[in-house]
Amino acid sequence: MADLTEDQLYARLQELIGRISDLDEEAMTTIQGRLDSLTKPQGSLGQLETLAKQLGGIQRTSSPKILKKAVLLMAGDHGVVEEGVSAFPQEVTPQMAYNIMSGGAAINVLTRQAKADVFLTDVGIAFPLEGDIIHKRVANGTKNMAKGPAMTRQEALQALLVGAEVAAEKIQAGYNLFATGELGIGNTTPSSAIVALLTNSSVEDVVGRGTGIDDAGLIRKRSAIEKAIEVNQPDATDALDVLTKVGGLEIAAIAGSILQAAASHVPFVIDGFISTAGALIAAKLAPKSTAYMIPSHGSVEIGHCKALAGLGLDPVLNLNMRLGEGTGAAITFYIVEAALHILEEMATFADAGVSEKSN
Ligand SMILES: Cc1cc2ncn([C@H]3O[C@H](COP(=O)(O)O)[C@@H](O)[C@H]3O)c2cc1C
Ligand SMILES: O=C(O)c1cccnc1
Repeated sequence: MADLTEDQLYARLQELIGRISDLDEEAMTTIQGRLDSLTKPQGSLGQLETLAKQLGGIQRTSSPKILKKAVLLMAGDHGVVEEGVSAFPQEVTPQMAYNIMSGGAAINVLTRQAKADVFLTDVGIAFPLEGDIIHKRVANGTKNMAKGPAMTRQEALQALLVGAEVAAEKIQAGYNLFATGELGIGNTTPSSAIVALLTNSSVEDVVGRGTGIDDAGLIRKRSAIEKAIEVNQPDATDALDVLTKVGGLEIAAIAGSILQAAASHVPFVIDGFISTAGALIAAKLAPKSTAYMIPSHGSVEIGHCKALAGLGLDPVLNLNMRLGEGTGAAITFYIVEAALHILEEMATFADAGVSEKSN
């Protein structure tokens, strides 16, 4: 991919977007009929019913199945950390990457429990790592967006296509339910910029404390984002421009992986704040891709509700989480599977001899 020109990369992205179709209405109508015949008041299983229908619409069948599940965890570093926007130093990105490789991070625990896999991809950690990590490095992290564009348009396109490539490889290997995941010290800062621009919100309304910065840090973080917007003048109507100027490599890869999954009729559970910023990029590039997104939890990070609202997603869990890595999405795998068990295993009124609603 490194040998492709910007125009060729852009053409690949457009070709991918062109392959995303609407959900299968017929499958969803059949599933609605089945849900309404089950021994419960109509609609009483709420979002479980919505999910069952969505999965059928995505897989284009009235009996959707989950075969293998994975968190596609994208990692990258951020030049904007030099503005003092995170409570932790940049070396935590590679340190946590090694922790994930050896199975000790929160996401490892939660995916083991959910019987899912984690695939960690280096999209642009500040320096190369060794070990069980998918090597797809686009750059040694982004540049400081408070001083100029975070990356070039070429790099943004490459990172989008890295995400698409990883998703395509895993779909080929039989995975048919994904969750987003991310790692990158400083990445709530570009995410806040993306959410502010793409949801037309004020910077103040979407900037939170990330890993736990203090009041002075919060002021620095807001100011870095305001400077980045002032210096780069991103065009809020052009998601690729926003991504290039104030985004992140792992955020781009998240967006690209969602686009590939949507083109292949595979659903994607969306994790917390950073992941939702990536999903917003995907949604702006390809509005049809939102139908393939499954919300997970509401993050404590204050901008998350604006980001979710921008996608029209309603979170299914509220656990006061604010970690990222894909942790909230991995827990949501249970809910997705629960929805399919309901659809498959519940008795109908007729089967069970239960009287239907009388008026
Ligand atoms: C030990 C540790 C593990 C993490 N796992 C995810 N994050 C999360 O926090 C970071 C974003 O927050 P900020 O923008 O404030 O730096 C990202 O790495 C994100 O994945 C972590 C952060 C830390 C410190
Ligand atoms: O909501 C998230 O994903 C999040 C919030 C703070 C820090 N890292 C991740």
